[in-house]
Amino acid sequence: MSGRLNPDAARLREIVDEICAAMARETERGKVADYIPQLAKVDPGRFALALATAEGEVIAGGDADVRFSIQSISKVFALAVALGRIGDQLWTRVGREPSGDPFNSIVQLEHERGLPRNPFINAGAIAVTDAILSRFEPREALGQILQFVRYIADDDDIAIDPAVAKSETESGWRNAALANFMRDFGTIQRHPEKVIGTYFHHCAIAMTPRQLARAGRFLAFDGKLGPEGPRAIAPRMARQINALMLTCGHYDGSGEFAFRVGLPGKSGVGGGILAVAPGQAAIGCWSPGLNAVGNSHLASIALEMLADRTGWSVFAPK
Ligand SMILES: NC(=O)CC[C@H](N)C(=O)O
Repeated sequence: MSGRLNPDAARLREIVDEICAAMARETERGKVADYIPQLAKVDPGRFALALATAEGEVIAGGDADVRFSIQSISKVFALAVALGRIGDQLWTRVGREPSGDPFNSIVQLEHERGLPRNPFINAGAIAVTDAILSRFEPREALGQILQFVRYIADDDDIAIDPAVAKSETESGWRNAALANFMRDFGTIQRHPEKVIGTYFHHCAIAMTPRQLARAGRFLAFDGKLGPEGPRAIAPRMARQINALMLTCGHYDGSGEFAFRVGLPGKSGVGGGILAVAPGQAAIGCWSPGLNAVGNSHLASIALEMLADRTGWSVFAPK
């Protein structure tokens, strides 16, 4: 499809309704994450799609006002906060290459002497969290991340779900292993327990797909909250984050997502995906059932349909 379809708001409304109706009919919905017990309780029948457009509107369908656990999508917000506070020095602790491995893999870390491949796998996000903790105590660091998310979504009604944070604290042994491993190599400098405690809490941020779409605007509009909106981060930083989302945002499914959808995206095991159509819209999509590599099964299909029907792609001419 051409990149010049330029759908207006009425056409976007039709597209969102069509996708929501198609997803409601799907019987194969993937498998809800159960390694964090609190996430296993979520209804796999949920689906939502929300677009925060250049005109400042949100066009949404399905369960767009139901809160869900953003999990790894918080890695994007933690990275933005870390880059803002620490700048390019952050890259001494974490790389920028796709991993080709599962999100919680430990093998690569040993080969590469404790330096995680990128900020969007667990080890990388734990290293980013430790970097933020070099400037702030855990409570303050979480306050910084939450304040940033509330600002970019322009909504103070976004919070950490304490039950999800507790559930992961009681079951996150593999993340504890990653943190201990990196502490041994010196990639992280604070006590591993403190670092993963902070990491689990930012993963437990709960928000609605509508709020998520609004929170993604700073990536769709070159660091601003809309084409003429207030600035959240420098343009260069927004472009760098988008590049990492395209190459690393879906773990070992990143190549497939770039091939099928053609937009930067970041998934989480809560079933959410934040996708970015530069200059056009930020997209929040949610369905809790996951595919084999831990990305939302239906949200991936829905985003492929959206890209097909809108012509949105970072590879298409504007
Ligand atoms: N892929 C994810 O969303 C993983 C996040 C989750 N908190 C974990 O560390 O396992």
